[in-house]
Amino acid sequence: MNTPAVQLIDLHKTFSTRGGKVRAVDGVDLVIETGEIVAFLGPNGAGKTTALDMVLGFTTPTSGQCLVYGSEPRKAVRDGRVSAVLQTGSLLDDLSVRETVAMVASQHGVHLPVDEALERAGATNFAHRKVSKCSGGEQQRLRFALALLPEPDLLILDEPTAGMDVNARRDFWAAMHAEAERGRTIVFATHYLEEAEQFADRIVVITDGRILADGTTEEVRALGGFRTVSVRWNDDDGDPTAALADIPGAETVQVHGGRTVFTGPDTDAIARHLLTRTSANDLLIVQVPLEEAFIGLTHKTTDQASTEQQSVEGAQQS
Ligand SMILES: Nc1ncnc2c1ncn2[C@@H]1O[C@H](COP(=O)(O)OP(=O)(O)OP(=O)(O)O)[C@@H](O)[C@H]1O
Repeated sequence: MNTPAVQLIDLHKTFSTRGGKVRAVDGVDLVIETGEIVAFLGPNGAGKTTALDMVLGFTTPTSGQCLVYGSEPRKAVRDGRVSAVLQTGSLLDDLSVRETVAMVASQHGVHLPVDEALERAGATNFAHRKVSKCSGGEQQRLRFALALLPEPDLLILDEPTAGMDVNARRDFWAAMHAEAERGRTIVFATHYLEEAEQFADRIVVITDGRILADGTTEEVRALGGFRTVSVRWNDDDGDPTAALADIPGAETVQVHGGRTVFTGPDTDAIARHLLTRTSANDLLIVQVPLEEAFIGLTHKTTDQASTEQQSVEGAQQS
């Protein structure tokens, strides 16, 4: 059997911050086979970038293993087997797009011809433009051209279309489709369910550093989303937040509209506990569609996304 493109084995990454430890990646097991197109879908802070950073060898796992084509990620990067289009990454403002690609190409032993990389990334039209004059979307295409230079087997894309308008987004994915048809393995992180559905063969839903769902786009959609247990809580049972720790299978609690809503991986266990051990009543198990669960993240308008990107870029420049 072929060696998988990516193998994550009980992968953990914990950051120590002033506020305490952050488990950015919290026990991820995942195998990505050659030729797959996989979307990491999840809200802000889910751990997508941290997981991809480990695949690229930018950061090392706290525990567990990350293998790229069966070896440690930095070797795969050195061998030109993996490259990335990241959200950030400095470009030299004074160079033109073509000069940038030519300069980076000169550092690769064997590489795609510069004009071909520009063409495949859809950057030919603005190849003579200075980087400083390029829009956010054009800079992403330049990063895409740079990533294509070593003709990698695996392309990693971290929110590649952030800041692009609808047309730029569509063109970018068309160019990426062509690369997938050449047999490349593609792994991308996105906040957008539509983007994951349209482009990926497989969606890995990540929240809180863990995999919540993993399957083909149809399978993930068929999961229907997440279930919650909603009850009328009786204050005689105390504060529901304090009670959370005693409820098996429950992870979060929220109160709205006079109802108390619990979520967690085992809604049967939550319901059983609430009905037998508390005086909560009027219990409902509610199916929350995947899309709704990601509402506000997956259905942001392009304008909002582009404003966000601009403010990020503004913050970096200041
Ligand atoms: N270098 C770091 N030091 C401390 N905490 C970090 C560091 N990098 C990431 N984190 C934290 O780890 C968690 C996961 O972050 P990560 O950037 O991987 O999420 P993400 O899913 O990529 O989010 P986004 O979609 O916003 O890019 C977050 O809580 C983040 O604040």
